[in-house]
Amino acid sequence: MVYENPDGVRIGLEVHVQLNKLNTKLFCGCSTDYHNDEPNTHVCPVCLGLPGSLPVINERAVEFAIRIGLALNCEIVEQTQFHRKNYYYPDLPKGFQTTQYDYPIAGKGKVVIEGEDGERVIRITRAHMEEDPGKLQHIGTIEKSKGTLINYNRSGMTLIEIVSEPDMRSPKEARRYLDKLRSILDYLEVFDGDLEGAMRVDANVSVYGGDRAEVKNISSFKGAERALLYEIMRQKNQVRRGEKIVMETRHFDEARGVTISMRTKEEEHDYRYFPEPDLVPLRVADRAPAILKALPELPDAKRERFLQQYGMSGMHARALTTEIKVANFYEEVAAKVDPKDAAVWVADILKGELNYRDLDIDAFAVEDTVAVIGLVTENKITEQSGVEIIRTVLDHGGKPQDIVKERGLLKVEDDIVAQAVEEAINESQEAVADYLAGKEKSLNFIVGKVMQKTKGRADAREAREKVLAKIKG
Ligand SMILES: Nc1ncnc2c1ncn2[C@@H]1O[C@H](COP(=O)(O)OP(=O)(O)OP(=O)(O)O)[C@@H](O)[C@H]1O
Ligand SMILES: [Mg+2]
Ligand SMILES: [Mg+2]
Repeated sequence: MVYENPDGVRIGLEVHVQLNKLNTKLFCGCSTDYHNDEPNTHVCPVCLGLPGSLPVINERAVEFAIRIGLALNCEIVEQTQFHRKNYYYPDLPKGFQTTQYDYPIAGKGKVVIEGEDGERVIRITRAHMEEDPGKLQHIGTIEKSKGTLINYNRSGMTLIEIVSEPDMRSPKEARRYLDKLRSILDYLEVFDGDLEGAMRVDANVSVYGGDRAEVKNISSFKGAERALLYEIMRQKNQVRRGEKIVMETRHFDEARGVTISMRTKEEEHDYRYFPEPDLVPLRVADRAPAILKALPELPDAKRERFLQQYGMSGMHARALTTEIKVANFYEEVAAKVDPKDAAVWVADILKGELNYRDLDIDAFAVEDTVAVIGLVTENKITEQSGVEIIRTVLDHGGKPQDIVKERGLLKVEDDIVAQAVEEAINESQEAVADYLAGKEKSLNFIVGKVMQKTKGRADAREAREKVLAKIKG
């Protein structure tokens, strides 16, 4: 099935990733650990942009940027250079943002997503480094604010802006792309995506080959998807009314779920870009090979390996490799029990219970997972009891073994023997026929099977009686 894209939707995303795992900001020594602190307590003359202060590049930030570029299959530029992007806005008291322009650290690359009709390549235009501005806090809503507060703790944090080509054809594909980026970035350990403002999206969208509108600064993936849905509908209605779509910058009102025009789109020449005279160009391509060698196994590669190594389904492989934490958890479990059982229990059951409670994988222990799977596969408890144990641990704590005792979940011995008898008879139709035809010895074969299945826990005479009763039944 080919996706037709009837409205000619094109979506290109600019994703700002804040490298909050670095210890210090991009051009100064201020700590990045400001998220729980008072406003304007992590600042210095450099990140406040006071006259006379001079930036010094954070070497680790450059390394992280190269790591991200390589993970997105980008070419790393020979020599990178910072530029000044000039504009006036109170979140940036210097009057310009130190960013990159024609020599971004990472050039063309690609990311593969699960598109509307199968795998789809989304081209990356570039990934560049820049400083985060301060954060404005509007009192009330942005259009009707009585006043605005500014917090410069964020100012000067390292951002990587990842720009895609307009290769996505629906809000769903945009969402998949964002999820994929998040997954890759988590694998790289360059940021903590759960911290506020760790990933912010500017969503560009056009229909029927018209001009694009850009919805700026969306703080959640869900928000991006909703903003795009709204924006596509708005643009289609506008075209239907015979109006032209103008290139403009819009704001997404999360509460109302609508986009609002802010200004017509500024153009490149408005910014008066020029090379940052306070920072020398950096040779970076030389550093790429060593960083490439040290890259971790990334989601696509891990998914492929899970498929091969553990013989699981494609769906399980995807579910188990999206989050690096889940992948590691799975492999620890799979080392101790049958990997196929582990895939079913972790991907289908445990993840379902965790999602339902909005918890992540840290909320459950590897050893408890191993214990539950063991109890079920050794036929000591039913699958339903296994699920019940997981739910109990998540909701009230405790250990699987104790819960089994407290709730009397162990299958009664009788049930186990009865089940073994049933199975043994089903698997030995020939022996049953022989016995009924008068070959008494065939009974031993069936009873032997029962003993084998119950690992000797059944009483042989009792087993014999049960088999007989069933056959003659
Ligand atoms: N016709 C189009 N429809 C949808 N998206 C488009 C279209 N043309 C370009 N885009 C997307 O718009 C984005 C442009 O981002 P880029 O950072 O290059 O420039 P910008 O938005 O002008 O600059 P700024 O960083 O100041 O916002 C890219 O993601 C690109 O794919
Ligand atoms: Mg941009
Ligand atoms: Mg933009």
